[in-house]
Amino acid sequence: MAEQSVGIELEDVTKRYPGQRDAAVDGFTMTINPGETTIFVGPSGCGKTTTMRMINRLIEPTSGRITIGGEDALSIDPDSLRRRIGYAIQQAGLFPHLTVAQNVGVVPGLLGWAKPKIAARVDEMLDLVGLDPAQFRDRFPRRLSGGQQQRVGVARALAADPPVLLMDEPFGAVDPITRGNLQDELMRLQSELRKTIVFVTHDFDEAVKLGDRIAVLGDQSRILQYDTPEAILANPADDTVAGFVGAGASLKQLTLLRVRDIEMAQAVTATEDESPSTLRQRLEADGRKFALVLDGQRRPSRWVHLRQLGASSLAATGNPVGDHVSVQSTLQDALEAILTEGGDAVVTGSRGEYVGLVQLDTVVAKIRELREEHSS
Ligand SMILES: Nc1ncnc2c1ncn2[C@@H]1O[C@H](COP(=O)(O)OP(=O)(O)OP(=O)(O)O)[C@@H](O)[C@H]1O
Repeated sequence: MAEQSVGIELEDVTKRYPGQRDAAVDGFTMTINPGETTIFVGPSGCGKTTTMRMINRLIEPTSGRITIGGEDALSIDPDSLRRRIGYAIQQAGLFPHLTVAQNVGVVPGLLGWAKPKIAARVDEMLDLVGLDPAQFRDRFPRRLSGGQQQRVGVARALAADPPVLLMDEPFGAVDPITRGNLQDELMRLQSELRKTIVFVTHDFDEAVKLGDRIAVLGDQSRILQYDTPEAILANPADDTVAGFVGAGASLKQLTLLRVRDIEMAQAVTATEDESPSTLRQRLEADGRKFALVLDGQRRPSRWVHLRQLGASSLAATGNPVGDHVSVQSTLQDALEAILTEGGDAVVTGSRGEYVGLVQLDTVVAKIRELREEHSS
C-alpha cells in the first residue's frame, strides 16, 4: 500500500529569475488536495513549469512557503525530497545509456533497496504501465517508440511508490492516438493508486480529461480559476478562461462522462455457427434489421443486415465491426465511434467481450440534459 495521500500547500510563493524584471511566479497560493489530480493549464511562458518545479525544489523559490503532507518542503534536504516525489517529463527524459530496468530502478537504487527487491519492483512497474517486462527490461531507450518511452518514464516516476507525482507535459511529444492511450492508462492507474498528482499541460482538453481539479493560470502564474472541470466548462470565470476553454464547451463535457454513466442499448446477437435462417426469424420477430455476430469468445466480429442473410455462414457474412469503445471510454469517444461507424457504437468489456451499444439518441439526450443542468 502506498504512503497515505498527502496534500500540498503553496503560500505566497514567488520566483524571480536573476536578471528578469518581472517575477516568473508572483505570490502563488494554492491548496492541492491529497489523492487528486490537479492540472496546471495555461499559455506558454505563464509560469506553470516554474510553479511545479518549486514543489520538488528543482527550482528554489525566492520567497514563500511550501508544505507537503504538512511538512515544510524548504527545510527538507532537496535530494531526499526528490526521492519522495515522482517526476515525469516530456520526452520521458530517460537516461540513454541505461536500460529500461536500470532507468526504472534509479530511485529505489538511490534509496538503497536490495537488488532482488528492485528487480521485482521494476517488473511490477513495467507490467503496470502495460509493457511486458521480459521484452522490455533490457532494452535501451533509443530502441523504444515515443509512447513506450513515456510509459517507462511513468514507471520510473512511480517506482519508489511516492505519494506525490509531478508530471510536466508528460505526453506532449507523442502522436494524438498514443497520447489518448497514455491518458487512458494514467486514469486507470490513478483510479487504483490515488496519488497526489500535479500535472502541467497547455492542452485544455487534456486537463478536462485527466483533472479532478484544474487551475487555469495566466501571466506570472496568476490563478484565473481553480475548480472542477465541470464547473469551469459550465461557468468560466472570465473571458480569458472562456477563451481557453474554447468553442464547444458542451461537446467537451462529453469527455467527462463515461459509457458506464449512460444506459446502453442491446443488439440482437448471434454466434458464428447459428444458421442464417434462424437468425432471420429472430430479427423479424424482433422487428430489427441488424444483428451483431460474436466470435467464440463473445467478441463482436461482424454486423449483418437482414438482407445479407442468405445461404453462406454467419462467419463470412456482413461487415466487420470497426471502432469500438469500452465502458470506461468517454462519451466523446463513443460519439466519434458512432460517427465513424455510421451507426451504434459497440461497447466491449475488459476481455474484449460484447456488453452493449451506445446509440446516437442517448448521447444527444445527455448533451441536452447537461445544458439544462447548467443553465439553471
Ligand atoms: N532559468 C530561467 N531564467 C530566466 N527566466 C526563466 C527561466 N526559466 C523560465 N523563465 C521565464 O519564466 C517564465 C515562466 O516560465 P515557465 O517555463 O515556468 O513557463 P511555462 O508556463 O511552463 O511555459 P511552457 O508551457 O512554454 O513550458 C517565462 O517568461 C520564462 O521565460
